[in-house]
Amino acid sequence: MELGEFIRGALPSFFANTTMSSKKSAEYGSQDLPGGIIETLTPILGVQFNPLLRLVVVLNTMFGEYLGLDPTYVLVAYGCFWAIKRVWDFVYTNITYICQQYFQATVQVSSNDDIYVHFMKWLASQPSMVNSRSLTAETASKGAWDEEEDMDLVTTRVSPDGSNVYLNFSNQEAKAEPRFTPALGTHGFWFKGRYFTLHRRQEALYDAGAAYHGMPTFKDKEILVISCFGRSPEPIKELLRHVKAEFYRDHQAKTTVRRPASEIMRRYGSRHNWQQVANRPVRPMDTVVLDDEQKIRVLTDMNEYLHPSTPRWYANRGIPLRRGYLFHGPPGTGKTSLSFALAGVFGLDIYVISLLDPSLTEEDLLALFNGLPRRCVVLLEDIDTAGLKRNDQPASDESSSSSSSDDENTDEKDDESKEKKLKKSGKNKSKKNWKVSDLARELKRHGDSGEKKGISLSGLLNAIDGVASHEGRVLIMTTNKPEMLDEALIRPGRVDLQVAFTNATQKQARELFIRMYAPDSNMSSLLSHIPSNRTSPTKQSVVHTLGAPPSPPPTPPMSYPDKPSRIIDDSGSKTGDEVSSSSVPEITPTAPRAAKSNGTVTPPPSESDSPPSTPRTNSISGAFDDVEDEHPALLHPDVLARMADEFSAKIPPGQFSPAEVQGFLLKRKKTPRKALAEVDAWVQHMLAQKASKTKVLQVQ
Ligand SMILES: Nc1ncnc2c1ncn2[C@@H]1O[C@H](COP(=O)(O)OP(=O)(O)OP(=O)(O)O)[C@@H](O)[C@H]1O
Repeated sequence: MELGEFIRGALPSFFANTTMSSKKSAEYGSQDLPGGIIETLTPILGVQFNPLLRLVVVLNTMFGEYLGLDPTYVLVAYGCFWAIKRVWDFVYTNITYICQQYFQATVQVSSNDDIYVHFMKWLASQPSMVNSRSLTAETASKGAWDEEEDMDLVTTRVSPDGSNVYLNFSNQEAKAEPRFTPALGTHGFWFKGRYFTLHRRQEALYDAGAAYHGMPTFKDKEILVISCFGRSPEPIKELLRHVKAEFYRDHQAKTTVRRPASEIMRRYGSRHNWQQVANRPVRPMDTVVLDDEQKIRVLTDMNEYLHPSTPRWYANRGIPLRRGYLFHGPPGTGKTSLSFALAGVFGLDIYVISLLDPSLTEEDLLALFNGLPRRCVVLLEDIDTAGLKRNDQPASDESSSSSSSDDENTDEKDDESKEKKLKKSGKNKSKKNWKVSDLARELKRHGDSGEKKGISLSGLLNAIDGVASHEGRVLIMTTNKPEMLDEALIRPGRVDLQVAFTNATQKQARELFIRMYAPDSNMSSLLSHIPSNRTSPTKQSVVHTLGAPPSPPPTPPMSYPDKPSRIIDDSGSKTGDEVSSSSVPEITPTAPRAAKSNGTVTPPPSESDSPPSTPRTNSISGAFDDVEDEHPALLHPDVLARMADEFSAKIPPGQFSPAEVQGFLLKRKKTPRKALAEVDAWVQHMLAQKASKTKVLQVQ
């Protein structure tokens, strides 16, 4: 169909007259279309004398003949539409403005604020928003502790010999859904029966204070304008309260860990100073195996400090509102674990600062401390390694704290002695014979000298309790070598309570054993089943009143999918109680077994290595078959308690850190009898290895 016919068909009545007139015009010849606008204007415009206008007239006539109508009418119609639209835009803008001024409430949210993050997450979960026609897609990243929403994301692969099935996550990124949020512009949505509009806009701001390498820097800042009809902003406030509550709903059983953001991000200040690095499940306090007295002391002290009436009490007495703790002891004894458990008990976020971070200046440290929320735990780990020194002291540790001049002096001395040695050996090179490595060393020497950053002791003390320092936080410092710390750092007022951690006692070893093998649901009853581990009622009640967080949802007991299991008593005979099977597949690494068949690894014989009682299958459940007879979930509590006693008796007190004992058990996490059988050999090897100061483990 021709274009002209199409238009005539689409608008028959409108073009009826014009078609007629154009037919007439054809009769009159192409130069003078009667009634045509151009023709009417021809004498006025003086077309005869202007070649360009004549060309326009000719083209107009040609198109008119082709379309069968006068094109100037189309232009006039377009002009009318344009004018109407302008008028409409003007009216709409003014009506909107008047509505916004007098009939709408509005709240603005800046992207610098946490509410922005809360709101965007909420919007992304709203079906009406996700189905909007104008969206921004973002890659949604998941943390290690985020629930796996869809088991379909996890595929499995059969091992080459067909004996095992392994989980495979290679496709998970490809299968993960992007997150969709409303694009820049205006959107509408409903919340609790009320209509809201959201206007999302972006501004590029010149960031004068953040010139990077002399280059001017711009930063994008977004503004969300949330509006609703009515003169009260209450519905929007309610919406924002809801959004915030939703955001923190799944945070209740989690501890958020934050670290200083990158140097570039820190320049934007406020919430950009800190970045969330993890949101992990709360560590229950009872998973930290520590002397009960010590635990209760710290818990009670912190509870008192965090009480809402405490700030007034401190203010009335002119005491700065700060509390500091020093956790000291050998590596792997639970200092960090206790810090996390404390944060979990009180529902606080943890802010971890490493003083070894080379990009961290004293100003940064102050800004970081000032950017802390009202209540939180600040964790300064391994404070002894930070090389803190007084400004008037010579550096003790070259690697971490020596001044630039010290560096140069040392380097020069080194160079001199090297030169002497070279002269002696007759291998001294002339300057002309310098190699690239010499040049690199020189450059390093000069580069190091000028730009060495770092935190001095006074810088840290300023941040901790200087005039501008943040009040209300809980500071926890951990160290392996308390004797290396400056007295000023741990004086009362900076450190109010010291907690000593030691290598594992036999009681701790027993508790670690129980914790490793008790089914999750039975854990508390099993621990109280052992008389020597039972917490006294008074202590229990203290901890209870401290408001320990709800324990995370119980995970299903470890069981064998696809077939019922039975509890096994001490003698190994099965009782009649069946343990419900779980549909969630689990994998037990079976590499040692495969290796054993090759004759390469010969693990010590143990009663657990009984042959599989059921034929192997190409299913995930098949991977469990070889541990069926001693799966910890099936052990009777009395049996487990006796095994724990036996195990702890074999651990020499004070020789191994809880981390070492835990590491040993973890490698046998589903085979308690095997752990019991192998612990003697492990202890012997570990003692010998510690005596010889070797780092390479022969037995693990
Ligand atoms: N007292 C303990 N109770 C329970 N688990 C412990 C204990 N001590 C150590 N662990 C375990 O050992 C591992 C290391 O513990 P953690 O990081 O708390 O030790 P640390 O004292 O902070 O070590 P470092 O001084 O090297 O930082 C963790 O997996 C933790 O669960």
